[in-house]
Amino acid sequence: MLIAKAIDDGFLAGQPFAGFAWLAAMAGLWIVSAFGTRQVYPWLILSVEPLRDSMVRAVITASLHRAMRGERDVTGSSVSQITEQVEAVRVLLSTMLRNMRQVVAAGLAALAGLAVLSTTLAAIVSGFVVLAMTLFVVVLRSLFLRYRVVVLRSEQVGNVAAPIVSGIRDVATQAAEPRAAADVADAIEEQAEALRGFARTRVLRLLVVTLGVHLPLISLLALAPWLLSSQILTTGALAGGVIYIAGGLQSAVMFLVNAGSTLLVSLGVVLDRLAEVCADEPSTTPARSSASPLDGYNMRLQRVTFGYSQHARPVVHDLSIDVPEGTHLAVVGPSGAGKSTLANLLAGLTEPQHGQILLDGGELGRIDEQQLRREIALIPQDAYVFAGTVRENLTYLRPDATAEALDDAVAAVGAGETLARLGGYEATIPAGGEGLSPAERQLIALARVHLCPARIVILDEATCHLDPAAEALAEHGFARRPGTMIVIAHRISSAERADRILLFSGTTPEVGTHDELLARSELYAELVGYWHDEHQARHTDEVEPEASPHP
Ligand SMILES: Nc1ncnc2c1ncn2[C@@H]1O[C@H](COP(=O)(O)OP(=O)(O)OP(=O)(O)O)[C@@H](O)[C@H]1O
Repeated sequence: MLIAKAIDDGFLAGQPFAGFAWLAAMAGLWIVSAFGTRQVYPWLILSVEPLRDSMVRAVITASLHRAMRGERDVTGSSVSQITEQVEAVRVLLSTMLRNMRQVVAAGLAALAGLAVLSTTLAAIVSGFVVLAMTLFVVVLRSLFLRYRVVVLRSEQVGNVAAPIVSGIRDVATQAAEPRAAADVADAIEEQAEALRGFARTRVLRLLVVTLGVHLPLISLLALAPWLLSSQILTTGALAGGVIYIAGGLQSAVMFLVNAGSTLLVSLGVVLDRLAEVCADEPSTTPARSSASPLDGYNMRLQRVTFGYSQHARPVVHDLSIDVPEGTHLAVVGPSGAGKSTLANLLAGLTEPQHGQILLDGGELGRIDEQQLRREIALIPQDAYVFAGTVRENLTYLRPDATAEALDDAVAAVGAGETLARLGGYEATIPAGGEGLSPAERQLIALARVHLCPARIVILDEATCHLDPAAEALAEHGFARRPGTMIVIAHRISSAERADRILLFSGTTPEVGTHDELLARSELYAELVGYWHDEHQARHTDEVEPEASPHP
């Protein structure tokens, strides 16, 4: 409008100073607009950054809850991909907020300016814009669906590739690279197909631009001789109209269409995906009671049944067993029998579907969560070592441990050499325990739990990376520690060291000493026979057989 004024009332009217004055007014408005834009940044930081932090927190919390429930699709790679998507949301949102206001304002100003120049012109152009926006909404919906498939397929690529990367040695020793590569290639091809589908649909955005910008502009130019001759528009108004359409309106429509088909669609899909991931099933567990000290640590399983879904065959079926305080119990059974599942149930990480697990006469599920974690410690096969000093790692569960208690715990599990190699208690362990062997990680985790106040310790193949002598040393260290020890046995020697053995095959559990079970259980004799055969076979390597054979 200011340009039209500059031309009509200024330069064409022979008043160049008035023309320049209108142009100066326009420059003034730009300066005001630049100042407004500057004010937007602090506001952006204040709104977008906390949003990102809360989304990352929500994703990690929901993933941890799902992992604790034993859901299999929660892998490190899937969680990291989803947190990357949060990062994408942050970038997308700030880009949208930064540009949206400016461009939408420019578009609306263009339409308002056109209306001031000529209502007929504004009505025609608005008609085209409305048609273009209607088409755009339809295109957006289809883009959203296609991009959702792209995101799911890329998560799938990560899920397929991650186990291959972590098991790369196994892949290499079996010369299975072509097979592993084919698995990833299939996932990548599916992702590529999804991307092609998305790209095909994105082409439709050109139609929207043509309808919203090019057609009004062409119409205006084609009708220009008639509009001027019939004095519907002046020359200045025509120039202003062209500038409004080719400038403000075009940039607004192009931004909406381009940003919408990328930023808006990504934002919608990513938020939708985050909502799915963060949708945590409401807990069916009754509220845990407040912490009250336990008098004793006798455990009792009463007709416990658990399966990974309501319809799947239960992994633990109608299991009843007493584990009195101070017991050293070994759990043995064929691979896949459900020993780790049982360990999770005993640690209160998983709730039984039927039956009860009692600790000190009260239901495990009703004990305050924090208290439960203090009373029962479980060390899984894959020990977790976090970034920090060795001391911080060891005293994590007992920050007030004395120097003497710390030394005792390290000596008890045989972690002295590892401690020396790492450079003592103040040595730093990098994130993810990089540079530590699996056995060293296990020793750190064992010493940490040995030091902690828990009265019930569950070792779920927690010594599987140690050699038999180191394993025996660690288990003896735990046996001397007051309290109950439950060992999911990795080697037959672990079972032989226990007071009692639970032979666990899901449906027909039996309890006894090594000799008792050997005498009365065919399955146990078979397992022991298998372990001994294995032992003979590996004798030359001086490696003991493992206690989870595939029968
Ligand atoms: N998160 C899960 N979702 C579904 N099924 C599972 C899950 N975890 C384990 N299972 C299944 O439950 C059964 C018991 O598994 P579990 O790991 O408890 O056995 P295990 O005796 O510890 O085996 P292993 O000795 O090989 O470690 C197996 O059939 C396994 O496939």
